[in-house]
Amino acid sequence: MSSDSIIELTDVGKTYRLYRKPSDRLLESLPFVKQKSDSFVALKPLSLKIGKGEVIGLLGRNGAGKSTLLQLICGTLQPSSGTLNVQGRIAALLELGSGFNPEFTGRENVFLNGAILGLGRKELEDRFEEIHAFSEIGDAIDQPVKTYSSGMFVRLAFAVAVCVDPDILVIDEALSVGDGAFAKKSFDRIMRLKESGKTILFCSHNLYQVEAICNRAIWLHQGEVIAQGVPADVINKYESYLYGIDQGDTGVPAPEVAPGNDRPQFKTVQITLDDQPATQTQVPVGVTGQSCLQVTVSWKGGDGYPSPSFAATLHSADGKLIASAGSHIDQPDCQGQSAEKELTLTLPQLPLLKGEYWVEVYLLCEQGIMFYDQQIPAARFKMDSSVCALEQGVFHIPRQWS
Ligand SMILES: Nc1ncnc2c1ncn2[C@@H]1O[C@H](COP(=O)(O)OP(=O)(O)OP(=O)(O)O)[C@@H](O)[C@H]1O
Repeated sequence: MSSDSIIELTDVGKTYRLYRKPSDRLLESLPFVKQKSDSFVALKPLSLKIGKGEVIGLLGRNGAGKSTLLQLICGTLQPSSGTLNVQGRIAALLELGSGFNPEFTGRENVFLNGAILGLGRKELEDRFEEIHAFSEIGDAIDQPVKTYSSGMFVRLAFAVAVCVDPDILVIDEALSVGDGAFAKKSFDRIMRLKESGKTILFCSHNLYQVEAICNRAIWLHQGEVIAQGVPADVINKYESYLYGIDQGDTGVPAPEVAPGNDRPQFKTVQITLDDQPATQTQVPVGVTGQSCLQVTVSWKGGDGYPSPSFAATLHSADGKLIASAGSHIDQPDCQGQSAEKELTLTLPQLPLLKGEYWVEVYLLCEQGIMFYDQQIPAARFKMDSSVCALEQGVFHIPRQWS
């Protein structure tokens, strides 16, 4: 697992066996009996790296494989192929009430769930009041959860998930349940977790929510990633596809990820600010508007492919894309000529105002459409707040007064 990833999937896929009758399952297990099942691919083999602090939104129509992917990451579903590596405490809101025992009271379920998440009794006792208050279910906390309404169920499950200080929070459509006030409170809590650097995976049909919360969106269709990247871009493509369906277009979208195992992949990504290395965990100090940002990438594979293009994007702390540079746009002289499979992008100045920023890097096809590889985020940095301390906004505009 690379040091910047908290979740790493390598060729993870899920195929279900479908039996016409329950007895076929038994029959099939006997030697010399012909296969009695059909297979259904819910998720095609997928490789994905998710960095610490990333907020990922999954998009896709019903049955696209969103829940399957989330369940595989949470470990509630076993993959049929590939390997999966998840680091840290993962709190999940998957199906309604999953992880709750219906016979137990809300209070008992809080302790049961907390223990499953790895919290000790004392830790849970300390957090119980916060969980109870957040859930707003009052005295019902001492009633068996089988008597709860679906709204109460979600509120308690949500309260446990966000109050146990998870490293990774996985939410499957939970925000759409519950009344307006609770949904708003949940949203605020998720934003707080996001600000504190937690990794969040979020699946929703509400595209506005995905754009507001996430800094990467992944569009799944029939178990395959069609597009991923900056939420606004992916949502745009997804909406065009939905619009096409409304207009009678039944075509299946073509995945943007190039097929084949030998597609170009990053070999090294080196980012420096004034020659100080910057990574997701190593944050350079004393970065000012005069600082020089340099990104050098090298890649491997891709023999037989046209020389790939390389792009870097700059994001503010709230995930907004504020600037980008791509070799497919700038067409530098060195593009396509390097036998070394290496490119360096230099930003000689960073006219940014105080705050935290991050850099994402992408390896794309020569037209900048298909994604081959990416690192999100590849580096973080903080602008020195003593410079332009009173100026508001994201970047410094050169100006003249008279
Ligand atoms: N246990 C199962 N056995 C067989 N097929 C299954 C099983 N669970 C899910 N599937 C199928 O896998 C596909 C992906 O399902 P999944 O629940 O991941 O989709 P989704 O994108 O989350 O959809 P939704 O938005 O409706 O929740 C669907 O076609 C579904 O019918």
